[in-house]
Amino acid sequence: MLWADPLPGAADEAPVDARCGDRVTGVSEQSTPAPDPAPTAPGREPGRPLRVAVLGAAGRMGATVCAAVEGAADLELVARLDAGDEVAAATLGGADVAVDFTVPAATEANVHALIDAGVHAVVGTTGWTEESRGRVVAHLGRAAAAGAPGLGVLIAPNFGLSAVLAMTFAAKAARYFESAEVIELHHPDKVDAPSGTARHTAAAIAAARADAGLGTGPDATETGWEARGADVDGVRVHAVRLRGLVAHEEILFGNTGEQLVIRQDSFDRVSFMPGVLLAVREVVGRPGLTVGLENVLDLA
Ligand SMILES: NC(=O)C1=CN([C@@H]2O[C@H](COP(=O)(O)OP(=O)(O)OC[C@H]3O[C@@H](n4cnc5c(N)ncnc54)[C@H](OP(=O)(O)O)[C@@H]3O)[C@@H](O)[C@H]2O)C=CC1
Ligand SMILES: O=C(O)C1=N[C@H](C(=O)O)C[C@H](O)C1
Repeated sequence: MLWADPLPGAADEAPVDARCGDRVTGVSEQSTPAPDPAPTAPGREPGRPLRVAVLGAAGRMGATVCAAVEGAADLELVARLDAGDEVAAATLGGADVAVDFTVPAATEANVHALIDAGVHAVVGTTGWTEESRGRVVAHLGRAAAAGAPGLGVLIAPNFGLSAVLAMTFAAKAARYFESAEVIELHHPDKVDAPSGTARHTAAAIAAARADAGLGTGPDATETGWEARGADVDGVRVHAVRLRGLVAHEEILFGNTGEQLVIRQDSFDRVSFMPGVLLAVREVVGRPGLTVGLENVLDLA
């Protein structure tokens, strides 16, 4: 399995993310060989590029994904959709896979529309719950029963390798410490808190602690609960919003006399692109719902 696409080498003029003015680097492969094409996509002739549509294409992530797809020799960008555009076979440009980086209020409806259109989905947008994921599983089941087998939906709260590894390490460490708290730090234009990554991290910590017979960590707080962060399955999560940041997470574990800190930093949205492209190539061979890139990376 290929993690990152080969680095560009020949990309003198990197594309610009129109929304934030950042240079988009490390996502082109114009001068390098293409990775093997993904093996299966319903109706796809062998050897042709995977056709990709991007939902939220004018946004910070969507624009970066468009540049990454355009720079990948085995992928073809066939549609850029944004707010106000209908998501349907007629607007998706014959896409095999659609990538959704929109807003929590829109993402579930987008995924149902993609299933109806027979298009695989890779989703980075936050806001998913057990209930909304359950509705997607049920819809995929109905689509398969109606003769559209093999459709895949991959939802990942974070496509950055450092974040996926940090979440994996945190889940492994969780059972060995009395206390665990999560701090997520983001750019101030983010609309949701706590981050999807922090929720996923805290839920995994809580599950590992429960498996080990541990309850919530010690906490003598009697007043000022609002200063103790959000409660995600009994794990406290703190959200910082600061100009200059992109996406960062710190997971703190404590025992008497010792501390473990796991920290990851995405300094640039380019850090999410290898994971997004990997998901695009993998989802066509993964029917059903997959939650978390750790499953594709065999880290689960
Ligand atoms: N999984 C991961 O690795 C990552 C996930 N994210 C998540 O991705 C999401 C997007 O983040 P970001 O790019 O920073 O946000 P932006 O606000 O920059 O982009 C969202 C885009 O989606 C558009 N949009 C809104 N509604 C719809 C709709 N119904 N259909 C299509 N497009 C729509 C918005 O348009 P308008 O502005 O006009 O409303 C905007 O252009 C967030 O949930 C964020 O948390 C972000 C980074 C990494
Ligand atoms: O909004 C963002 O920027 C990010 N959102 C995702 C989240 O909420 O976890 C992923 C990453 O943290 C960046």
